[in-house]
Amino acid sequence: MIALGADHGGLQLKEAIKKYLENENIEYKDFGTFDEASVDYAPIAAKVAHCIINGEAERGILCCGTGIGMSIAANKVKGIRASVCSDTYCTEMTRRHNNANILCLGGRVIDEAKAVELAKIFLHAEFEGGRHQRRLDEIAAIERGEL
Ligand SMILES: O=C(CO)[C@H](O)[C@H](O)[C@H](O)COP(=O)(O)O
Repeated sequence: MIALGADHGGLQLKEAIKKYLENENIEYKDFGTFDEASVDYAPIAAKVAHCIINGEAERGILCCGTGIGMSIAANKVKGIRASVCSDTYCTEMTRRHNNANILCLGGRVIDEAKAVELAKIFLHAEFEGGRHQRRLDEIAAIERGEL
């Protein structure tokens, strides 16, 4: 299952990604927002992040104006690796090397077609493990206050 969330700045990207997921019969849960009214991104990022950490969702996609606010908020949740991406290379690498569990996109940065293209890559690329797992273990050590 894929957890989705957006503020008003990312609403249109979220809706485009939802259509893609529906066409592909990929299950998702939409944590809002559902209209263009201004809304704060942090509570939505928290809901998506917790949905992943509690095992309900495998991965998440968060959209705001730039993707940055969503990523800062989501990365406050222990175990979340949220990456802001706007190109195909970084999106693939953040799965293969960082095992990112949330992709953050900016509705004022990329268009809907690019968002769907990046979502597709994010959902299909796999973590390579090996030396990258050691680096993720070090990030987890930072979370535990050991580094
Ligand atoms: O947090 C952000 C920027 O890093 C997001 O892009 C928000 O969507 C943006 O700040 C919202 O801005 P607005 O002027 O309140 O529409």
